[in-house]
Amino acid sequence: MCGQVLIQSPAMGEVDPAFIQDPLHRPKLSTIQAEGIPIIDLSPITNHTLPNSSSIEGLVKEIGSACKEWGFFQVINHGVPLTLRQRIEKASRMFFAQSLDEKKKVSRDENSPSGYYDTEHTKNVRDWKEVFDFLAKEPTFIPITSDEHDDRVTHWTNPSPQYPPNFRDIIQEYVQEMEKLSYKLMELIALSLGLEAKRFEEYFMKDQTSFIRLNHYPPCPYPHLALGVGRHKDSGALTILAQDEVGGLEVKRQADQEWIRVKPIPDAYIINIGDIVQVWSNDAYESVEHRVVVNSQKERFSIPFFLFPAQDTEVKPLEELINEQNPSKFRPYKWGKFLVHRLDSNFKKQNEDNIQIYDYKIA
Ligand SMILES: O=C(O)CCC(=O)C(=O)O
Ligand SMILES: [Fe+2]
Repeated sequence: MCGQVLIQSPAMGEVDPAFIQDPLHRPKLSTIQAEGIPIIDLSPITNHTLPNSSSIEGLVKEIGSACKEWGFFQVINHGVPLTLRQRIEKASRMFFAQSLDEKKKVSRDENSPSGYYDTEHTKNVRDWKEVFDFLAKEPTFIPITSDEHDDRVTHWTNPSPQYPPNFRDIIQEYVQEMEKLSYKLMELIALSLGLEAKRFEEYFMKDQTSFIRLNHYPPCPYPHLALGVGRHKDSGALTILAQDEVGGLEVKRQADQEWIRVKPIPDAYIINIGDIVQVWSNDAYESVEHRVVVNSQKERFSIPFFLFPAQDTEVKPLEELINEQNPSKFRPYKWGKFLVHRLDSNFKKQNEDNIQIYDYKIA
């Protein structure tokens, strides 16, 4: 991937055009550090056996405003053990430090899309990164095709990397913590929308399609032209992201459409709501565009966990949140079909845009 590019073009200037962003989307390398993205202390729900209701109420309000104003926030005192985070971060560094041949032994393919790959394109421009994806549930049930009339379901499984030792165990342990945290956050989001705390449980409890991604962004000789991940919105319900101390994640500020850098805070998690929560909330909350800027000096690592519902979930605005004054803004869509459709286009660079929730928007 990026390594190959360096070998192919040791003289800067001869750059692989697949990585080059349209001038409109190239990053400014002098950045605005965000004061704005809220930092939310989750201790009212993590440190007490019997949470007191006024502190929960305050927390719910904070979450609600963060979802409305930013679509992004950071959480501290979240209850995920720091030692576990350190273990997965170390394992990720060890995995990516291997040769390309070793990493390719656990490459993803069209039948099992988890594993290693280095050719993701976001909006048809190649990302300057390599990733290792791992499903939260094994097996994960998924439609065979994106065809609406095809009811056949298949399943995906995870690869078994031999190195580093215990890689799978560490990832699985970490995924359990991510699931726990995401359920707590979904409860707070439900309460903030005036719903029952457990309103979203049914979409994840019996089955889900969530996965974790280990990201490695190598140093890039032309950070003003390429991006680690091009601008995009996350398509699931919620993302929980661990970023290292290097920084590079930028969020589109709703107020003025400026790109704002998200400041690395040790041991904090960055949370963003995805397209599904936008649809469930009938646009009360918006899934916000973000991207990753790379730099010429330092490599960067990050670990997002994508909370995705069961494949048979029909995604549509919740009954409780629509009425005559506020009618449904989206037509229903089947999550599994949407996911497979996305994946089909993921395997090839296409000239048209990916499927989006806007394709289901009621004008
Ligand atoms: O690496 C990051 O900071 C964010 C990555 C991201 O947005 C994604 O993988 O969807
Ligand atoms: Fe993302």
